[in-house]
Amino acid sequence: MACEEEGHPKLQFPLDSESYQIIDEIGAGVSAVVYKAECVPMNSIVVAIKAIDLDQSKADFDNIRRESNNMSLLSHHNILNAHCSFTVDRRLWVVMPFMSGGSLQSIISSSFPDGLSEQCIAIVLKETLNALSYLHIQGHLHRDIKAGNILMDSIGCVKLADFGFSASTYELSSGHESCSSTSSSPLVITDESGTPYWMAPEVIHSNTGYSFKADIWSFGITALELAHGRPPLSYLPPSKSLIMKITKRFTFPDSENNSKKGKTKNFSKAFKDMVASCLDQDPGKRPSAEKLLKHSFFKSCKGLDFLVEHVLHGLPSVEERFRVSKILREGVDVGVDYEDVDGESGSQLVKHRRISGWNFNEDAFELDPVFTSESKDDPIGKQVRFGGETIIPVKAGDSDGSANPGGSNLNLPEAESSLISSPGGVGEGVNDGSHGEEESGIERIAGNESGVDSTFNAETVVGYLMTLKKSLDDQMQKVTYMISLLGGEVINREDQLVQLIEKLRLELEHERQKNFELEMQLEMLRMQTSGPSNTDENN
Ligand SMILES: Nc1ncnc2c1ncn2[C@@H]1O[C@H](COP(=O)(O)OP(=O)(O)OP(=O)(O)O)[C@@H](O)[C@H]1O
Repeated sequence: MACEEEGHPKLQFPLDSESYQIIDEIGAGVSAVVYKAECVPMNSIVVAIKAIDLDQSKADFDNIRRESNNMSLLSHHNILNAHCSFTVDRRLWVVMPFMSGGSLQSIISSSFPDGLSEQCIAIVLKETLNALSYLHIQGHLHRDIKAGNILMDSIGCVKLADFGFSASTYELSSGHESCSSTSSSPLVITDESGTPYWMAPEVIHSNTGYSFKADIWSFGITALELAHGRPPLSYLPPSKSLIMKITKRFTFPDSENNSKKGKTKNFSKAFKDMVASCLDQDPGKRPSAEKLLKHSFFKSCKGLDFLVEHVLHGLPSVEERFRVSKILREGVDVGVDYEDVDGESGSQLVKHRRISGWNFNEDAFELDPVFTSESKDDPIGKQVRFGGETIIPVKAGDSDGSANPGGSNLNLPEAESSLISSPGGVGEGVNDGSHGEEESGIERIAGNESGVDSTFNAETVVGYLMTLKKSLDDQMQKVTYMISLLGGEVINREDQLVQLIEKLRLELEHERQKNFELEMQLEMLRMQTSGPSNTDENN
């Protein structure tokens, strides 16, 4: 099984929308919709068309066009080249080969919610690295490496797609932006410069410019995404998380820690090491794509057949997956009310905390936020400082904070995080470290009440629990709605009781009926037995 080789003769695709027959919608991005279509004049060959709304997209149209022209000159079997592009009203249509497996993001979200196996990840990442290495050697950055931009076809070929945000380093260095990691003229980061969760810290802070190594960071995040089924911090809303990561407050709900705690998959040392090298805070220490390809993690990589068997086999079609995901998106928005969380009005459920960045936690195989500790008026900050050792354990070896210049490197267990995220600062204040390790979060609250924590307040806890209950009720409603949308039936407790009462009533009715009949029969018998004597008497 082999993917299409470089140097394949290019076909001339028509540049008018009438030549294409839309078959189905197969994806939707931030400002684009992706269709499966047929190119009628070309033997109805199946293609994918990405229709980018130029009014919604903040990307500069000339840049996109220039970039797609540049990219059409690239040729590599792991890079998805567009067949052609043209405008249709206020949309840019990018016609490209149809990759029947769709993106790795759509594959994991539909069929591998907890991530792919390490063997499959190795194959996907190796193929992606081939593309990245080629791009970098050609002097291009991709700038939007993520599972959503890695596509697979029916024979397991993996291709890196979507150069909408990528930029030629040559163009940048000769233009107004800089790519040099040492440049003094910073790259201006806008919402279209990649996707926040996958962005390297130096790109977010934008004070050192964008280099090839930022693609390597995103590659490391993509590895985590394939391993866990989602990128780190993905419970935060994408655009807001970017802002929050830089200047504002970061929220740390329990769910993230619970999921971390509950299912810890075992990953090999080689895999962890490879990802850790990509997620080094210092871009200069991250390996190049070429060097990464030589990493031991990729040594005994299996062939594409393995992907076909273990990923594509039995997978619903890309259009089917999109249909389901659309229903789910429209039906429910279960989880945090982001507006509330972010808004100054504030949610009752979470406490906000400032972060200065994040560190890769090799044990948890996750990114851990690095909380700032300088904010003196921040009660939670106080908690970190005062209770750092007991309430919030610092990663082994980091207890002096030396390995963690931005603040404490936190890996919050379930109970602790629920204390931190409670309103009114449950568990705030000084913890003198006298509580045993076996104590639960609740016990700690009780312990704090006995003198250590003067801020403990039962009313606050009740308030917190009430808010939590309300949130659970809301989620219950949304899930019920979603199930009914999908044709399922959910019977709530009240209806269940009504049904039970009705059943009992019917049973009672039935019993009464039976009793009545028996009584009637008895009466008849009585009449029969007493009948003759009566007759005799009458006679
Ligand atoms: N060439 C293609 N062949 C098959 N499916 C595709 C193709 N291009 C995109 N898709 C499908 O469409 C979905 C959306 O693609 P798109 O590039 O808009 O998404 P995205 O990269 O996740 O979003 P964005 O780039 O806007 O953040 C993909 O997840 C993929 O499943």
